[in-house]
Amino acid sequence: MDSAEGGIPPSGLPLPDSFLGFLEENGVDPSVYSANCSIPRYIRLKPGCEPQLSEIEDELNCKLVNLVWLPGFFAIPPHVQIARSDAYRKGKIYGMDAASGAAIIALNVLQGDHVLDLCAAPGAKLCMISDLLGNSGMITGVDVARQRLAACRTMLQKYALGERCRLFVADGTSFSLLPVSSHLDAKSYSEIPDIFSEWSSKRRWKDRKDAKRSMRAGLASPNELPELIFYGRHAGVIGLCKSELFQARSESEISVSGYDKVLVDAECTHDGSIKHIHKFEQWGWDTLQRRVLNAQRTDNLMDLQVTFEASDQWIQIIKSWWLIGLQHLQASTGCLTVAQNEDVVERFLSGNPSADLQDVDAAKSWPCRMGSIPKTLRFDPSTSQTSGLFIAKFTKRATQ
Ligand SMILES: C[S@@+](CC[C@H](N)C(=O)[O-])C[C@H]1O[C@@H](n2cnc3c(N)ncnc32)[C@H](O)[C@@H]1O
Repeated sequence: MDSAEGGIPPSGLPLPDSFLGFLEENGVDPSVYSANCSIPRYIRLKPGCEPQLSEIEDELNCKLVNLVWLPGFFAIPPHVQIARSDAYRKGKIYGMDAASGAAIIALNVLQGDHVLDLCAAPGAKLCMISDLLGNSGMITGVDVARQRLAACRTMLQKYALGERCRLFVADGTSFSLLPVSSHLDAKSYSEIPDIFSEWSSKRRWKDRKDAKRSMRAGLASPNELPELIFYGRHAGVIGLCKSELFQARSESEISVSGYDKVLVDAECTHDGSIKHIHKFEQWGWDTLQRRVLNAQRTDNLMDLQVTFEASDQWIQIIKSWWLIGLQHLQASTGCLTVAQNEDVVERFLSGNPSADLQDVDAAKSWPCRMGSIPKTLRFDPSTSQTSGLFIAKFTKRATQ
């Protein structure tokens, strides 16, 4: 383990000077890093599993403390591991931070909505949206990283939530496919080439070859056609031919058949996650320097440039919403810096005069505060007892 060369914030956790400097430059109070030990782990109960609560408590050997401000969420002690439990393996509980759950409630998903999740993997929020939609509406998940999106597909299947979902490996900055609906009988299309029949993990030879080629790339590029890696029976895909699914749409079509809600859970430095930052105690502070503070850092998984470039990605992704979303967009990041949050919001609003920020009504009872721009929300770990999160909800003003 490397020793930190820097100051000691109230947590007693030594943080390197470089990180303290980064926090100061970005207007983040280092005392937020003092909350780690007391921040609980959160789980969400799969709707319908409420009667099994005490059975799950027995298995995890701890009390599930109901979060009064967030229905369906429970706090458990931070040391409790859920991954090997039966309840987790059988899809009765999800590990999900309460602030992330709040971000989905803020989206205000309504029955029948067509929702687009532009940074979907690994998929905790997408699963929650699917649970909220139930047997109505549709959800389209997009992510630039193929392997992460494949993990999201596995998660959807584990929790039996894929029926109304499509997953595309694509760059969210250029994704422009609209929701589709077909009400066709899967069976009658199973023998017809080039028409989507029921999704199967068994691929035709040509599709396998194409997939192999894309696997090598790992990340989608903005100029590539989106790659459909999963669709459920009621996701509107069955019975369509490829050209229909990937068809470009006119502006007038978009204005009536765009997505009702769009979520952008943008890539960022993850400095809002106290647990994440504390891991660098073991990994070494020089790793933090390389992976969080260095603007040129590349994620070992995705080779994706983040830090300040992340803000540019985010703003490009919000612009996609402007093209294909109907009215509501909600953006969130798991970082606390002004550069990656309020500054991006300001840049977007100044370039799009008919965009407005919207109040999140449910937030009145949440343990969060307003960001430096009115109507934006910040979950500070030390006061909310959650991972750090920033939320901004935009709406398009109707044109006269
Ligand atoms: C914070 S994670 C999303 C977490 C996810 N919403 C969940 O609840 O599990 C950010 C995701 O954005 C994806 N991403 C980054 N840049 C992207 C882009 N240009 N287009 C689409 N996805 C992108 C990353 O691959 C990563 O999976």
